[in-house]
Amino acid sequence: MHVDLGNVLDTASVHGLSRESLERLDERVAAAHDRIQQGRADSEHGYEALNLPSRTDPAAIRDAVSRFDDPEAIVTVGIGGSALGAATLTDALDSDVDAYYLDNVDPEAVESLLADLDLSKTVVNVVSRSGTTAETLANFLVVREAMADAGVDWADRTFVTTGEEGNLRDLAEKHDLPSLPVPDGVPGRFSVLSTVGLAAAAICGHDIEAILEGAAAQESRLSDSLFDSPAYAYGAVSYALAERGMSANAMMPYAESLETFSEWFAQLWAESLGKDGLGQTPLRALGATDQHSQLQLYRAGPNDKLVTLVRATERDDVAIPETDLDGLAYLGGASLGELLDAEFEATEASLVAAGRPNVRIEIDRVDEYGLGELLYAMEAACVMYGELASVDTFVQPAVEWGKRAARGLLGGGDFEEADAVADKEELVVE
Ligand SMILES: O=P(O)(O)OC[C@H]1O[C@H](O)[C@H](O)[C@@H](O)[C@@H]1O
Repeated sequence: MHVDLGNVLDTASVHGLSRESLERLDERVAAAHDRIQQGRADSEHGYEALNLPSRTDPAAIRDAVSRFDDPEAIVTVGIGGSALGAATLTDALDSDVDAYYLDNVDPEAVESLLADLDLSKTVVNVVSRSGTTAETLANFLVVREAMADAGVDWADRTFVTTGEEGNLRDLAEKHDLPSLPVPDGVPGRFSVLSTVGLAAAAICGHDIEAILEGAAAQESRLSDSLFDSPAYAYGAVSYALAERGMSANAMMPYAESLETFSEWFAQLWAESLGKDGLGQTPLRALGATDQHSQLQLYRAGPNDKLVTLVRATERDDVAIPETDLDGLAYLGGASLGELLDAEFEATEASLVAAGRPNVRIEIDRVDEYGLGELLYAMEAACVMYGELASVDTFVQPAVEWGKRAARGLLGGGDFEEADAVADKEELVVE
């Protein structure tokens, strides 16, 4: 994996960085790296996530899910960091097992998924670090009842990943469900390389060892200079550009298989860095599709966005058939992959021509190893950004506020946040 910073330099973008400013930034990266290493050595909350490549035991995960032989489908019931990491992996990789995610409580969507599945051949993977998240527990109760109604022994087909305490742990113990613990000190959005993200991938038959190897390769590249670490290069430059007005970051992979990766990235970036009035708003885009929609804004709207273009340099390809149609002959003999690459490079150039900063991230392939590299690097980038911005990267008090308010509204406790909902001002236009 590598990161190309050429188009964030002041020679390519209006608010870009000079080589001298990059050198100055690098001095701050060295200090931040020391802090990160200290946090990792002390297993401090959050920093511990960067130790996962060596801490996670893939054999234990395989062992825990081995009782589910030959499922047709897996439904992961979780939300936020308890769903997006697993979804990023299983959506990116091919498998004979269909992977679905119940990460919302939209009744129509839940009903429609349950109606389509053969529940007797489905594994249910319930994931919640806290074991108390209302959406996850509610969805699980619905799924459990649907299984019972279909005559399926739900306890035989359910797998749980949760903390040592909480409603879900109690349930797992009561029904003797197979379970895995969530790792200590690792917030949900940083947990893809643990039991939380890897159990679903293992059930789908993916090579979880290779995911961890890819992550370990990026871990070994963390160093006191951004010029030696793709992860730190990306994190530090994103921070520096945010300081120069790039308040948004459009994550734009040129691979359909990485579409969910952008969602995962959005949670990581938003929940970790959106604090104290600071942060960089993640936008989700997909190349080449969004070249024909959002790119207009990125190139000609406010100059407040970093565009991050991600691609794999190797992939399967499809030849474009020859044609004698007027004006289309140039396509014949080329391939869809060549066209996608041309679009990728054209987008970079078009952004530079308008003075807009962009970063290129390349992995070799969208496979287990490449995903491990990419996910770990983005996590380390986020931690570096958080250090440089001096925010508390590993907490999410703003999200917790809404959780408490919703719980209070449902009668799940006395939460003052719920009172604020009743105070809503109305100005209705009909
Ligand atoms: O894993 P859980 O405890 O169910 O939490 C699921 C999600 O809940 C909240 O929304 C947090 O802000 C997320 O970071 C977390 O991933």
